[in-house]
Amino acid sequence: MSDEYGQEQAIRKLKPGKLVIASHNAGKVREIAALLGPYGIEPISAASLDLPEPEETGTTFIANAELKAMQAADLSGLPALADDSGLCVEALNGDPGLFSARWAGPDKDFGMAMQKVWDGVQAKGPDAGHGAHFICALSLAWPDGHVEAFEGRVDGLLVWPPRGANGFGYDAMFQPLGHDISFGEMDPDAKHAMSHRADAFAQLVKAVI
Ligand SMILES: O=c1nc[nH]c2c1ncn2[C@H]1C[C@H](O)[C@@H](COP(=O)(O)OP(=O)(O)OP(=O)(O)O)O1
Ligand SMILES: [Mg+2]
Repeated sequence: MSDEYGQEQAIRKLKPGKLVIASHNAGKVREIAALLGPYGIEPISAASLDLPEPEETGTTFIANAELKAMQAADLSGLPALADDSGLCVEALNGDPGLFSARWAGPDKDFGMAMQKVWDGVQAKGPDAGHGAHFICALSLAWPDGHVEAFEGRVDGLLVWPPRGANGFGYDAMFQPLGHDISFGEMDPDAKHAMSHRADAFAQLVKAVI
């Protein structure tokens, strides 16, 4: 069956043109716009369209990415890409995980959230490891409800105190494996070459671009 884009449903491709970035996080919007740069796709932020920020009621990263993408596609009438991501700390049984944004509170205070993560690991005692990973689920939704999802991951270690002012969220306390600087100290291009978001994005490009 062909859709309005003239593509088969199962391999529907994203055509050059407008794509809503269904995120209210400026750091993510910046990274996704950079990743889309080479593909002739014009990113439009959810904020610029005044789209509401939906409640993230899903119990997985993919479920939350899908609900954000589907709402934005439905309301805008354009394809929409959403990202649901988080920091999973081994010593904290995967927390803050799905709740990574919520740990920063209504003021989005990631200094406080990073302190809470570090205090939580310290409370586990001197033998607690510092292993952690970021997960990024990307969901691409069309106005007719067609949706696809991709999940990426990057492994690393927590570092303390936080280092570097690049990036956003928990970047300053996360050092990817095989590197001796944090995401907060890294050039954006270097982060884009190895991050959980880059991993998910590479899968998306392979499938739909
Ligand atoms: O590369 C990253 N570097 C550092 N921190 C990160 C990263 N990726 C996700 N994170 C943390 C912070 C973010 O706030 C939370 C995701 O929560 P999440 O609900 O997916 O995003 P959000 O509420 O900030 O924006 P929105 O839902 O509008 O896309 O995980
Ligand atoms: Mg969110």
